[in-house]
Amino acid sequence: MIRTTHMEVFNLRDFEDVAREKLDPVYYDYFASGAQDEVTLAANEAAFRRLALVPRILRGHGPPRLAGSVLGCESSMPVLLAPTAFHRLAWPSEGEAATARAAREAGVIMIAAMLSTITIEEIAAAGGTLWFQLYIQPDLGFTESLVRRAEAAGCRALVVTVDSPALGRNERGDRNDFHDLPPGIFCANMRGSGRSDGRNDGHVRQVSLSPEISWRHVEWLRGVTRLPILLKGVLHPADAAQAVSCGVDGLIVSNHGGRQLDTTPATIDRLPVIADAVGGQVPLLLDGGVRRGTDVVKALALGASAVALGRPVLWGLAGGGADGVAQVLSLLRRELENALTLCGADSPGALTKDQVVG
Ligand SMILES: Cc1cc2nc3c(=O)[nH]c(=O)nc-3n(C[C@H](O)[C@H](O)[C@H](O)COP(=O)(O)O)c2cc1C
Ligand SMILES: CCCCC(=O)C(=O)O
Repeated sequence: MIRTTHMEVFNLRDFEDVAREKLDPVYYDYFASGAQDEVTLAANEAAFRRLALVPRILRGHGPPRLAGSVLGCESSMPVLLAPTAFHRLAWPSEGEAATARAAREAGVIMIAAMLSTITIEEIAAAGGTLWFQLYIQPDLGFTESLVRRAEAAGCRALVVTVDSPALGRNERGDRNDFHDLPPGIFCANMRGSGRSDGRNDGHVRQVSLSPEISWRHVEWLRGVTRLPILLKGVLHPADAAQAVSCGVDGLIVSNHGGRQLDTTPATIDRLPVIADAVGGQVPLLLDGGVRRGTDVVKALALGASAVALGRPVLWGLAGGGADGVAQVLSLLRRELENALTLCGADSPGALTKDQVVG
C-alpha cells in the first residue's frame, strides 16, 4: 500500500491527492487539466454519477469472470491503459517503462502514446501487450516509419487519435507557461530518423496536430499496415459509421479526457448512440472519467467491450512508479468484481443496457 505521512489510499480518487502532494505543481496541472473552462472534464465524471445501476437478483453464480479479449488480445479485465504523454514528468527515472511493467504484471493492455518519453522499443522491452497510439503526421514517410517501429516492437494494434486537428486550449498550461518539456526529457519516438525535414531532436514543437488529416489518411494507413486500427476520439454516430466502412477495426468513444474541444458531451452519454450506429460490427471502447468499478460496469452495460483509464494511471505512477500503477489497477479490479457481483452478472457480457437508467 502506498502511504504518505497522512494519506492512505482506498480508491482511485485518493491517488490524485497523493500525486498532487508529490508532483511539481506545474506538472500536476498538465496532467489534471482540461481545455478552457474544463466543462467536459467535469462532465465525464458527473455523467457517471448521474447514471444509476439496476441490479438483477438471485442469479446463483460464482465470482464473476473478468478476463476476456479485445481485438484478439487477452486481457485480465476489460480495462486498458489509455495513451497518455510524458510519463517521465510523473516518474522521471523510468517513465513509461514503469507503467508498462505494471500493466504487464496486471495482464492488461497498455496503449503506448506516440509522445512517450522513452522509445516504443524501450516500452516493449518492459511491457506485455501493447497497442501504439499515433497522431498521423502530415509527413507520411515519418508516420510510416513510426508504424514500422511499432510493428517491429510487437505492438498489436494502432490507435489513431482523431480528436486533435489542433491542440486544445489549456489555460492552466498557459498560466504556468508550460509549453515545452524540461531539459533531458524528450518525445523519444520523434527523435529517430525518418523525417523528411531532418529534424529529430524530439521537441514538442516538432509534433504536428494538423487539421489537414482526413479520412484519406485513414484509408492510406489501412493500406500501409495489417495491424488492427482503432480510431480514438469518436463522438458522432455518422463518423462511427464511416469509420466502419473505411475498414477500421475498433472505436474509442473519447473526448480526450476533456482536453481538446471543451463543452463536448460526456463520453458515457455518447456511447448509446455510437453503439446503435455501429451495431456490433466492431468493438467499442470508452474513456473519460472512469474512476470506479461501477463506472466500468455502466460502460460495459451500454455497449463498450472495455474502458480505458487515463489520469488515474498517471496518479499511480506519480505516487509510486510501477507499484503505484499496480495498486490503481488492483483497486479498480476489486471494485469491478464487486460491482459485477452486486449487479448479478457473472461476466461483463451478462450485463444488459436496461441495467443503466438515467
Ligand atoms: C496528461 C494526459 C496526456 C494525454 N496524452 C494523450 C496522448 O498523447 N494521446 C492521446 O491520444 N490521448 C492522450 N490523452 C487522453 C487519454 O488517452 C484519455 O483519452 C483521457 O485521459 C481519458 O480520460 P481520463 O483521464 O478521465 O481517464 C492524455 C490525457 C492526459 C490526462
Ligand atoms: C502536444 C501534447 C499532446 C499530448 C496530449 O494529447 C495531451 O496532453 O492531452
